[in-house]
Amino acid sequence: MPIVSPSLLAADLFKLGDQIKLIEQTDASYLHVDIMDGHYVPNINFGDKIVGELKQHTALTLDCHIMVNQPEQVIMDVAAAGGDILTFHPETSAHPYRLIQEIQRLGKKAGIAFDPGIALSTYADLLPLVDQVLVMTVSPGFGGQSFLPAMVEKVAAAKQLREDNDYHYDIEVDGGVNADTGQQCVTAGANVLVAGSYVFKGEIAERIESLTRL
Ligand SMILES: O=C(CO)[C@@H](O)[C@H](O)COP(=O)(O)O
Ligand SMILES: [Co+2]
Repeated sequence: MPIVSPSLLAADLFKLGDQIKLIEQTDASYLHVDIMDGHYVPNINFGDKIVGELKQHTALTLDCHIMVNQPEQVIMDVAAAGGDILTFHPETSAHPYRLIQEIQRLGKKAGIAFDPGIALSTYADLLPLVDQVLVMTVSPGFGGQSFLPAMVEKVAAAKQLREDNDYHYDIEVDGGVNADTGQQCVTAGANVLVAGSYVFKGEIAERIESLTRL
């Protein structure tokens, strides 16, 4: 069963507590928290404060997607606040190798995210280390965009590389994921599905179930 990670970017912030309670009654086990700085991506939202609040109120795994330039301090703050998985875009860090090691030294899972325009081979030397590879299926920055079908091949390539080299990462997809596009990603090898608009702009439990049964 794929892991479903509902993206809070699409949640109704005035009903966040109730929406999280609904998610807790489903088979979704992650919550996806997008952290954006208005520089690496044009949008600004969320930070370590919301991660700390979430940690106090839910046992769901906090799957933090860090879209900020020079992410070292933000990542340390989000980890201290209770983030469980810290995924960043390697091009934002001067020393991504060291950053992965530092995240893991804290007992957290480290992930790297691939923008649609960046090949897996660009960060080939990071792949043996990481716990999660996030294949962006839209350009990062906004929810509600259309899935990029060309990224399905990248998911398949990430799976192949993992098999050929005995790597251990999960393969997560993020952007425009619904039951149809999610099926394509699972077939190609993804085992973590991030979904924002699809989950929150419909009946939450039903939408999640349609993804967990893929
Ligand atoms: O990281 C991002 C966007 O940059 C995502 O996590 C979005 O929040 C996904 O939203 P949908 O495409 O599922 O609406
Ligand atoms: Co995200």
